[in-house]
Amino acid sequence: MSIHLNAEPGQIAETVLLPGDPLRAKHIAETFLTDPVLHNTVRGMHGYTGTYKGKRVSVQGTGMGIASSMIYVSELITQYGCKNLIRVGTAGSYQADVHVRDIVLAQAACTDSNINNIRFGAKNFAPIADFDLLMRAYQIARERGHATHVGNIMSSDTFYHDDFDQYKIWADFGVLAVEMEAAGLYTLAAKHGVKALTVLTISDHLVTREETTAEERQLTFNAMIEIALDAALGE
Ligand SMILES: O=P(O)(O)O[C@H]1O[C@H](CO)[C@@H](O)[C@H]1O
Ligand SMILES: O=c1cc[nH]c(=O)[nH]1
Repeated sequence: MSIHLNAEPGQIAETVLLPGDPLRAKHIAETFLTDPVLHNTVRGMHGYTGTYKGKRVSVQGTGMGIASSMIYVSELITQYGCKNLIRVGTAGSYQADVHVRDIVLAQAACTDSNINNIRFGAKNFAPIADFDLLMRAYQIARERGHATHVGNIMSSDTFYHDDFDQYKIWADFGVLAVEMEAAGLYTLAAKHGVKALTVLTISDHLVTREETTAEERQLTFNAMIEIALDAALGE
């Protein structure tokens, strides 16, 4: 047990999918895992462990933002020995040609969070995905015919900016989309020598202002889950 997870030692698999939304964790467990067992109830941040194509896998909600998600990622790595951590989340598109419901594989993650300024001072650390996971996820997504983009994303501490157009600073440098956790995940993976990837589905669009519903965000977007599971388990 750790401070924020009440799973027993050994109850969480080495491979963990990480949605922000604990209800998406429940949906993933009920839809994709065989014999899922609820391994965490602390704070209602549901986590489940079961099997997928015969291999043990867990799914753990992380909450929204780098601060919340780094608590879960830290405990999963240091207290439960997790080694493959794949975030499955929603994101807002920064680019006209990255459409709602497209898949984005986060090769790297910029951030406006202070986490790495605290660590590295005036020097910059570049949080990046594990290359093997990224390559497998890309191949799987392309084979399945999903519209898929690979590149840089933004992990922001702020969902509602005072200046809506501030995203253009990042868009002008080719950043594909915004979410709120990947830079923290990639930084912790690097620190602890484990593998991490972020697979995103575009849920809304900052250029066109198109949106999806909360129900769609919670219950659909299954393509990214299957890409993440198959990439993580080496299918
Ligand atoms: O869909 P999830 O995984 O929660 O991810 C995105 O959605 C939340 C904001 O609505 C943030 O957590 C952001 O990163
Ligand atoms: O962080 C996020 C997630 C989805 N959509 C956004 O605009 N921002």
